[in-house]
Amino acid sequence: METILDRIIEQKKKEVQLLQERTEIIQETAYPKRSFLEKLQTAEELSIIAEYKRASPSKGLINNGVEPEVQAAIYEKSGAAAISVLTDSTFFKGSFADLKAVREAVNLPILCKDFIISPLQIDVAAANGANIILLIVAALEESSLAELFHYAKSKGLEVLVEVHNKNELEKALKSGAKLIGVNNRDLKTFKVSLEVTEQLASIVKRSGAYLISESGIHTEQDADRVRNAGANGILVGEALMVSQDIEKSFSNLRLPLQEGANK
Ligand SMILES: O=C(O)c1ccccc1NCC(=O)[C@H](O)[C@H](O)COP(=O)(O)O
Repeated sequence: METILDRIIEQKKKEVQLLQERTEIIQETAYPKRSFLEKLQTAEELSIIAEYKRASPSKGLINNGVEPEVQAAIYEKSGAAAISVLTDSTFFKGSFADLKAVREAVNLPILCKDFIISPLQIDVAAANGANIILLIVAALEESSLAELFHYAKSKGLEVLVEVHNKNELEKALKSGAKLIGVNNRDLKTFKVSLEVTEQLASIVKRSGAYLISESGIHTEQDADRVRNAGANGILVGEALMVSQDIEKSFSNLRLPLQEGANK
């Protein structure tokens, strides 16, 4: 059965083909480096990667009424450690213009949240101000994962490698990833379960990589649960995009890290 990820990757192949025909649109801009990994090393609390997310396949329209630079500035003021911007347009209504607007509005590391299958997309992410890119193990052959990982690093970017299960996690660690995102959302059923983070956390921690728990985190109890499993950070989209009081939402999620979580 075709999954949403299969559909997204089919669309990305078309976009990459167009990019190959129009590489002149990629304008190299020298944005200074902002390191999320360095922040994690000295963090005393659960690091929040706050996401700008207009819409999604699982929820449809979430919030298309707030400008990216405005939302990002509130995230920064409220204590975000980094900001994630969904740049896919077909399924998430995002864009690289959103990424650039956020990069220029705040001083935090910026994650380009897209479905990367080609080095050209990494060039576009860097040219629009990304500091971190996402590589999704479920979307890539092992050889492509390694190639894209090294290409991103050679451009001075950090890489969040996303996994959904133990098999994917083993591939991620083999690639040399130091930043692992465990996605709690099943991309076949859209069911979200924080148990996914709990099941994989000990393997991530033993490897010495930092653990980011992604998706389905709404409340202090959710943050507490993944923090107790060993997460160094959380990636939160919908809960912040629909929040009526973003500062309050942050204060609920900003929990002290467990002793030794980033050693
Ligand atoms: O969010 C979706 O519906 C989705 C569907 C298919 C592939 C990826 C998807 N989301 C991307 C993400 O990983 C989330 O935006 C991110 O982890 C934040 O999740 P949430 O806090 O649940 O909005």
